[in-house]
Amino acid sequence: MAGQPVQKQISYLGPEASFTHLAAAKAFPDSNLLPFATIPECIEAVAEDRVDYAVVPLENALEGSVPLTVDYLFHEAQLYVTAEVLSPIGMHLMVHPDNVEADSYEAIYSHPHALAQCHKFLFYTYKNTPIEQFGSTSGAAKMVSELPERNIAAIANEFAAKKYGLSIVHSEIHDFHFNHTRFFVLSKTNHKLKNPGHEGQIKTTLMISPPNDDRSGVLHQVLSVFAWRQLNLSKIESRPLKTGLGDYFFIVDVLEDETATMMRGAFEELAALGCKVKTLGSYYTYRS
Ligand SMILES: O=C(O)C(=O)C[C@]1(C(=O)O)C=C[C@@H](O)C=C1
Repeated sequence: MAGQPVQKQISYLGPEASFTHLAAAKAFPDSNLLPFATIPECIEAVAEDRVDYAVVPLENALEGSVPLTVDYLFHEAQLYVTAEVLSPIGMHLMVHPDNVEADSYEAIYSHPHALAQCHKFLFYTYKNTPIEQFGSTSGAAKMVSELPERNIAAIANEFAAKKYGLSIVHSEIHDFHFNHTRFFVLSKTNHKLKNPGHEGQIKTTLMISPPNDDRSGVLHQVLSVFAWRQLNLSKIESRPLKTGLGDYFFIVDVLEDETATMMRGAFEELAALGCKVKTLGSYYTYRS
């Protein structure tokens, strides 16, 4: 309609009430949120201009990186991080109301990351129950709601319990209290999403491939590039380059804007060392 602002389209790992959906709703309260079945499909949707932004999980405080997201961003896509959303994560075991009295289940379903975050609980409380991986926590909850005749359970968040009419039988079952997940808001263009009043610390994510000449001390040299410029790193992690055993790239989060003079100097020095650098851009954090 003439004069109406065009609503942004946002892809997220669905169905509704996944943790990624909650993160997307936090960053885009007034946009059109579109569920996709997998993380690569969310990323492809933004790469192919079918949506404006994709919201994808990147890293969990208990389980570490989500390899699918990291590897897809390095190997497959040329996208930028425009914001990150940091969300507290609470895991609950839920069943169909018909099965609320059962004290054992045919199987427990959830996303692999969610299952891993509840490993101790599952080991001690449901040792003999089959544990089955599912595409997302909310997908598992939805399936449980659709199959009351099967005595199965899901691990998901309380919004999923409400959305799919399930009863929570064990709450807060993640193994460690401090459970948070970082989500990236991806776009095809390199810009920062404005987050008025909550901008806080700027961060830049880089993916660095060292020269492949097996030179000794190369990681030390890479780290020195940042150290002597007093560029603070909040994360460094290696992932396989997929070119051979022992070949890695490094994901580095730097607490500085990529346009800062010191950062530009760092890029030049990394190039002089023979490193390839892929920048994912600079961004601020939303907290939910
Ligand atoms: O399954 C979901 O609800 C998701 O949004 C995925 C995901 C993940 O990939 O880590 C997101 C946050 C939680 O850490 C568990 C699962």
